[in-house]
Amino acid sequence: MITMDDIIREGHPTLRKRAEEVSLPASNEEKKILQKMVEYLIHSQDEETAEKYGLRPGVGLAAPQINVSKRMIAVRTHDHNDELIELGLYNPKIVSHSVETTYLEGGEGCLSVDRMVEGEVPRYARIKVKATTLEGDEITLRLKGFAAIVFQHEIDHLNGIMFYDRIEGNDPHKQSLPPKEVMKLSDDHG
Ligand SMILES: CC(C)(C)[C@H](NC(=O)Nc1cc(F)cc(F)c1)C(=O)N(CC(=O)NO)CC1CCCC1
Ligand SMILES: [Zn+2]
Repeated sequence: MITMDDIIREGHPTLRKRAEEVSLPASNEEKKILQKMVEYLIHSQDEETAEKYGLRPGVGLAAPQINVSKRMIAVRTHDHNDELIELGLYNPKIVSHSVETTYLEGGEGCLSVDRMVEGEVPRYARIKVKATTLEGDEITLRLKGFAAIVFQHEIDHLNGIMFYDRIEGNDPHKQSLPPKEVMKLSDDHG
């Protein structure tokens, strides 16, 4: 079974790679891994099992988080009608989304991040996702609310994106001058 020891943490290079498409039908090895990812979520959401094995209760898990750089995600949460969504998916793709955005009030966390990171993470309010299920069926999901956020968070992992990359003010490309350098510039102009 997957435990927290199998979940890699920020700083591990695999979390920053673009995961490879899974060529379908999936191999037995890939099926086994995806099944175990779904099982992690089930175990982690069972209080007794989570307690026994020290599992963080997860609502979603992406294969790169267990150091498997393949486009596979597992999700176990409830949709806006409070229906259970428990899925293992190959090659999930957001095929369309709302213009409106939403965010989790208290910000987001991550099974691969052992610290609190403040800030709102903007997500599309509604998304349409196409994927292939563990059982091999192609499906289309229309998601909103928390479930839409979970899917966006997991699909980001397949593209090497961490939730905090999306918190405004953290422009990963903007290099600010170290304070000393900035002081030096103003000295030069006297
Ligand atoms: C990292 C952790 C905090 C365990 C997070 N769980 C979570 O957000 N649970 C939750 C939140 C609610 F708002 C209401 C509720 F009922 C339960 C989670 O599983 N993930 C999965 C993950 O790290 N996948 O890579 C992070 C979530 C942040 C937003 C979506 C997924
Ligand atoms: Zn995560």
